[in-house]
Amino acid sequence: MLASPHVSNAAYLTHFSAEQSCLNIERFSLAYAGKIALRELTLSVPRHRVTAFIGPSGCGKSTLLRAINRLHDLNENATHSGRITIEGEDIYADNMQVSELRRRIGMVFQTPNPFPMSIYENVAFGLRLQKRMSKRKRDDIIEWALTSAALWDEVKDRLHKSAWQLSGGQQQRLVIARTLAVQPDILLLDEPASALDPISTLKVEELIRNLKSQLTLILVTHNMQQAARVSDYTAFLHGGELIEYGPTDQVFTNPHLQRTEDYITGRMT
Ligand SMILES: Nc1ncnc2c1ncn2[C@@H]1O[C@H](COP(=O)(O)OP(=O)(O)OP(=O)(O)O)[C@@H](O)[C@H]1O
Repeated sequence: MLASPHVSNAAYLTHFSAEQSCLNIERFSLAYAGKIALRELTLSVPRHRVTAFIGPSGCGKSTLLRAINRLHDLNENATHSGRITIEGEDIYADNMQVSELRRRIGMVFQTPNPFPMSIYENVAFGLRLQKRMSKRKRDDIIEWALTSAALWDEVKDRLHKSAWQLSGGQQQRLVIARTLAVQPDILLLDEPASALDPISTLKVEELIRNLKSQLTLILVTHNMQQAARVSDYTAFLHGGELIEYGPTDQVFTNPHLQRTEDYITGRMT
């Protein structure tokens, strides 16, 4: 059953209580070389749900996803204000370790990017960075991660073969397994299926729906049908602002605002 959201003062901006949400974005703004890309975004992301960020090209979806993972840290031109918290902890606080943050918040990109090593070593990669672990335990986690990513049956007999021998769709599921192995709380997916064929896309979508029992997912997609198929909540961004945020069914079938309807129905690109 979906969490029943509180409705904020604006009926078209769903708000979740602290107990329901694991990630809170509070009046967050980001500019590149002084040019605003995100403006005063306030948004709470519910735990164990799939939340889709949709909106026209350049509206700031990827910028927001990258901000949640602190991927702008090395970009001197990117400046921000406001707060993003995970389970109440400010992700930009001085005492936040970025490597630990990225373990807790995993990210998967548009193009599958397995490392040039075996299937096994790809999934073991993050585990090897952690404290000493027996081979038995590591093997168990690798099997669990590959099973969770719906890939185990396809690769269990060739774990020590190069990851680059896998198809694009399998590579993307491998990257998801690699991310899951370090047991993140949140998984950020930036157009994870846009480089895949239709069958691989459906597998990744099914995987996303299944994974929410284990963690919280945020999906950036240009594909309206995909957002409608896999997400529980949808946030519509435009011009760096959050325009409408609510249960996916409602945003897609009965949006509050004309701008949302125009985008959903393809009248705005
Ligand atoms: N590294 C960067 N340096 C300068 N400007 C950037 C940078 N990255 C993005 N921008 C600008 O910030 C704005 C938001 O871009 P962003 O990539 O977040 O949008 P998006 O909604 O993800 O777009 P798309 O759907 O096309 O991927 C755009 O105007 C873009 O040109």
